[in-house]
Amino acid sequence: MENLIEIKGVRHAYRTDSGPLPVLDGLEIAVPEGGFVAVVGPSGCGKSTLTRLVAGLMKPDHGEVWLHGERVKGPRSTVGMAFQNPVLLEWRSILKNVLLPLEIVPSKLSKKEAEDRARMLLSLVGLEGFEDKRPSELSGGMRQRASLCRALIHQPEVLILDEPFGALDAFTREDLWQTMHKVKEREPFTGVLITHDLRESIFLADQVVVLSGRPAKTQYVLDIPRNAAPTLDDLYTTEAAEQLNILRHQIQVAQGRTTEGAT
Ligand SMILES: Nc1ncnc2c1ncn2[C@@H]1O[C@H](COP(=O)(O)OP(=O)(O)OP(=O)(O)O)[C@@H](O)[C@H]1O
Repeated sequence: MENLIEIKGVRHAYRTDSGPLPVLDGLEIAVPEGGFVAVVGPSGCGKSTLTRLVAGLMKPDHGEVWLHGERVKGPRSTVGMAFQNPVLLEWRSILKNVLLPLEIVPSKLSKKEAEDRARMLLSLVGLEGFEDKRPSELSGGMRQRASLCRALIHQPEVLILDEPFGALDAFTREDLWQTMHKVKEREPFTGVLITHDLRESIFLADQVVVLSGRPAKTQYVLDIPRNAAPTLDDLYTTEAAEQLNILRHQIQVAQGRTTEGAT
């Protein structure tokens, strides 16, 4: 299978008043077309920096980022992004918020097709009937669903999710995990999910990449065999417990709390 995203030997340091701050140091990540990779690692190790590199919002000092066989040199319209804080525009309806990217990035869709697509996506995530509401009329989880639709409206090849469920309560978060599986089935994309939640990583991704502490390198990669239709019960199996134990241990290694089993 072709790798849609390839991050090869990426190193990067931010220039700060107190000198260079090395953030990434030898990052290697490959995501096949249709794959879904979760990136976990200690706080501040460089996970969001990695998403900015994939989206072409910044260039690495060394190394290469490739998307679909092309080297990333600037922002790409084929990348959709959703963040922890959905930042919806209060003066626009939910439908108009979802349609916003199409006003910025040219699209082949007619106005009617775009609106039909936005309505289809909103219905897919359970927001049918809320198209004309304002963001403040929706709960946090509903706003995050709308933000997901906005990220998907232009049929991105790559969907980057930077802790999108981090601010939600546990039940809403689990609901959204299930919604994500539904969305991926109907609207296939290649995904990169940044998360601090190991259960979330094994429930959503087919590969979990553990980054080391800053400056981050790829420390460990765990493949997650996928069920066709995952349910939350899958998180309570022996297999899931084993996967979580491995990841928990690797995070401890990344945090420097143990060296045992480091790769
Ligand atoms: N534009 C910038 N200029 C200088 N330093 C920055 C910049 N952006 C991020 N940093 C620093 O780089 C490091 C990595 O930041 P980044 O946001 O990529 O980490 P993260 O792993 O996503 O963090 P967290 O887990 O806390 O969300 C942090 O120490 C951060 O303070």
